[in-house]
Amino acid sequence: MNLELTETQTLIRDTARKFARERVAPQARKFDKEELFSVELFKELASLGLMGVNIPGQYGGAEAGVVSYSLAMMEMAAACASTSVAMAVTNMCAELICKFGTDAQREKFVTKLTSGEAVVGSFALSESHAGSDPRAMLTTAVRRGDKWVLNGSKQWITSGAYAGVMVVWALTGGQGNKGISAFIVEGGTKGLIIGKHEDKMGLRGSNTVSLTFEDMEIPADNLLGKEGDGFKLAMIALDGGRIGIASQACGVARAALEASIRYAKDRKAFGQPIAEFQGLRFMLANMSTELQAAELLTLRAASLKEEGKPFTREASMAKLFASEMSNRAVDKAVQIHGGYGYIDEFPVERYFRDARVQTIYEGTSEVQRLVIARETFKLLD
Ligand SMILES: CC(C)(COP(=O)(O)OP(=O)(O)OC[C@H]1O[C@@H](n2cnc3c(N)ncnc32)[C@H](O)[C@@H]1OP(=O)(O)O)[C@@H](O)C(=O)NCCC(=O)NCCSC(=O)C1=CCCCC1
Repeated sequence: MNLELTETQTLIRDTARKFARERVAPQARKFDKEELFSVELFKELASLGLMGVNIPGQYGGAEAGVVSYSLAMMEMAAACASTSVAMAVTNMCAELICKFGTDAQREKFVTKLTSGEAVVGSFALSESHAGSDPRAMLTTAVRRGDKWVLNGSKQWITSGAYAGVMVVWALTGGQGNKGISAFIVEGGTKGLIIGKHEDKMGLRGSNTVSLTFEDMEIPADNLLGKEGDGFKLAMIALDGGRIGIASQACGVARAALEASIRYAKDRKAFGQPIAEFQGLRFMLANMSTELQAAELLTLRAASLKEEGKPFTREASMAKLFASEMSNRAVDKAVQIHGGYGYIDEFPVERYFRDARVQTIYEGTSEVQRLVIARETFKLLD
């Protein structure tokens, strides 16, 4: 892995950083407080190439690779984790359709995602009783003439109320991984019912809803990949998605560290800035060291993916370590801020709530350990 950034990677990181600091960060508190989703902001992100960082230019992407994507995610998450998760899912859906779609699907749907026409993308895999174990899903898709007819419900769907393009998984061949297929569904399709908006602990600027499909008809051409390949497609998408969430975790942890340093230099106790106390300096030293370890794991997984090498294990390692590190970092940030860390006057209270889901979504820490163990054992087979 090359530790020096290329010109393209530097450009994408700096573009994302500028936009995140100037346009996103000033609104992050409002997004959180008012549970606001800004359609306009996502269109602006698309205009900068950030909704398809690793997508070929032919389909409206920035064609800048996975490392650039990870760096852009870190910048966006440091400003607003809610914005970064919608950006992550859009990039994830665009990549999945780009990799497994037909030319016509790429032309139609990937371009909609990268251009902002779709506003954002959604990844509809989980169901109320099928989170860690997606094979247990119950949603069905039945072929009728030149249509697929979907029935069932999905839960915890990020950006579900706003997505112009979604990837939805359903059973086409009975229970189990070989019976699952993936479909492209457009927002506003008849029979698609947007359900309950979840009142979440964190990421409150991110829209999370349930989706119900009631005899929802989609064109037969909207099958993504081959019938029965859906489970594998989901696992492949999640391998890449986990690099996005690891990057998000690094971004939030960096924001928590920087806020803590600023506060510690300013706040005085016992006649001196609290930054002078060794107990506090040790906390900051640990946060800084762990953050760098997580960034390196994340960029290594991104770099392997970019080089077309196996990266399943490394993506899970990055997601596991970065999300747990991020939770330790935001916890320490609240501690360093004392009483001010527990109220919304300082942003660490929001970081604390936003980080919590990172060890849960896109595969819990326990699922990451299963994947890491499985892939590590394979190395010795
Ligand atoms: C790892 C896992 C816990 C267990 O897998 P099982 O044991 O059921 O599957 P197993 O027996 O290991 O395998 C089946 C087939 O599948 C292939 N394959 C597996 N991984 C991969 C892979 N990485 N690449 C390619 N193929 C893969 C495997 O080879 C096998 O194929 P075969 O039948 O032999 O032909 C898996 O279920 C998982 O991961 N859950 C977490 C879901 C989870 O993470 N949601 C998250 C929902 S989305 C979400 O949370 C979001 C949040 C924010 C926004 C976006 C979405």
